[in-house]
Amino acid sequence: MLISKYSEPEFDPYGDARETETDEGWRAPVAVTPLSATMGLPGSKSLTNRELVLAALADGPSTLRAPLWSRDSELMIEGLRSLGTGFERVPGHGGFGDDLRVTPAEELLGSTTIDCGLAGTVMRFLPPVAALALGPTMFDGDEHARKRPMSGVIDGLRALGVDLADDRRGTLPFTVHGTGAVGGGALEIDASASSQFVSALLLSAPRFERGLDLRHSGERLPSLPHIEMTIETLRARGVEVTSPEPGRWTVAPGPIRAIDVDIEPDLSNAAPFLVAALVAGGSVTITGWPAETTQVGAQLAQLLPQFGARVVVEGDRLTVHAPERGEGGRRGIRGVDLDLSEAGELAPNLVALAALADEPSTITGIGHIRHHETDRLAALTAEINGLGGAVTELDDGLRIDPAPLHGGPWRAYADHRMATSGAIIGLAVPGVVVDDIASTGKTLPQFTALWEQMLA
Ligand SMILES: O=C(O)C1=C[C@@H](OP(=O)(O)O)[C@@H](O)[C@H](O)C1
Ligand SMILES: C=C(OP(=O)(O)O)C(=O)O
Repeated sequence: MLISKYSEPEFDPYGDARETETDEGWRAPVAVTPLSATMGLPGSKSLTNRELVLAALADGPSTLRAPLWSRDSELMIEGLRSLGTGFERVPGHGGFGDDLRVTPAEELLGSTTIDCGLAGTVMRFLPPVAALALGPTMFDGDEHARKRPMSGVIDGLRALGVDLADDRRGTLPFTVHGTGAVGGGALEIDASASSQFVSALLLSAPRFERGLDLRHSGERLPSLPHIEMTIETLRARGVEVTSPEPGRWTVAPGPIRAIDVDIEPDLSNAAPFLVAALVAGGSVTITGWPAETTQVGAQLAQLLPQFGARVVVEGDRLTVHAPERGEGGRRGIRGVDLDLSEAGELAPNLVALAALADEPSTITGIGHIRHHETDRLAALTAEINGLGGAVTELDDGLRIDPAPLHGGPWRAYADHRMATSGAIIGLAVPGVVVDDIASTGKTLPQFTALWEQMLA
């Protein structure tokens, strides 16, 4: 378990979870009354880790206001710090920790090792930065991180002339032998395994001598909103980015402007709380909901009504109201037929919800989530069926049939979204015990405290 040296003594990404975890695991609390909760959430992982990279490559110091403080963002900070970036915590106003002042290195320097943990954003976004640094940078991560695909970044950098040594061919660990400069230019990669391959190359591209003209060659491209987020964060810092046709992006070479940015709350981490309203009954309100955003979690406002919820947005508050309860205490959760190719990150929590529905569901377009923190299709099938469920694995998704569930162990596979999915089922099913609730520290160290707050 990593607590990085950057952590202030009072900051422990696993603190809340440790307090409620026993030897057997974390006993998921059952909801005994309908919910009536209003809550704020910490910053977005995807926005924080993009802004950290851009701030480190910018033409002057920038401040991130209300950034996420979690294992993934700490790993990003440590990685960039080891390449020479300066960081200073400054008092924040967001309620979930300090703001962060980022001072770019005068010259990025390699001769270091970067621990990627299990963070896709760190293992994909930092190798192009390391290529811009002078000296070798070794990348490694958790055991499962070594299974996550890296080919788009590794092959892409190689095709751009970067010297890279990957003994295991296409996965961590590997070493980027940076020379302090990348030529850039035209490049084709297959990003069907992860949109992060595209985002990684685009984020560093303004610093390539000729910028980048990137094409995706594979059949599918998952998680398109995350690429849109990358483009928007680049444009906000004055970088010229175009997408002349689907699957092609150009980035002009030039400075990345230093700007202070507000990090939005993490809308994907809103999912377990909003889903809880449908499971427990009542309503859950999330505050600070942005009017406009590139975060894929915003799609919850359209997705949850398909399960029967009523969603109301008033100013910056989004409220999910549970459906009317059916006969015999049935929750009234409807079955769905969803293509979640754009929003694979939301799939585990929505599958947990579907497992509590009155009708069958099919969720497809998510073959790529086999390459997330764990093989999420296999993990969800094993854990829900272990509690008596009836989930069938499809090539690129899951079919979920209604079945009465019983308590029992729920394995998280070190995956934060598997852990929160176990918590969702545990709201309705007594005796669900999550083995590694501390894995929520990847993006939401306050998960158990906020869950208790929601139930209080
Ligand atoms: O760029 C990002 O911040 C992310 C992109 C997506 O990755 P994939 O395209 O690999 O699904 C998403 O699932 C992940 O949680 C975060
Ligand atoms: C896939 C995810 O994370 P990562 O950024 O590690 O890819 C996720 O958070 O659901």
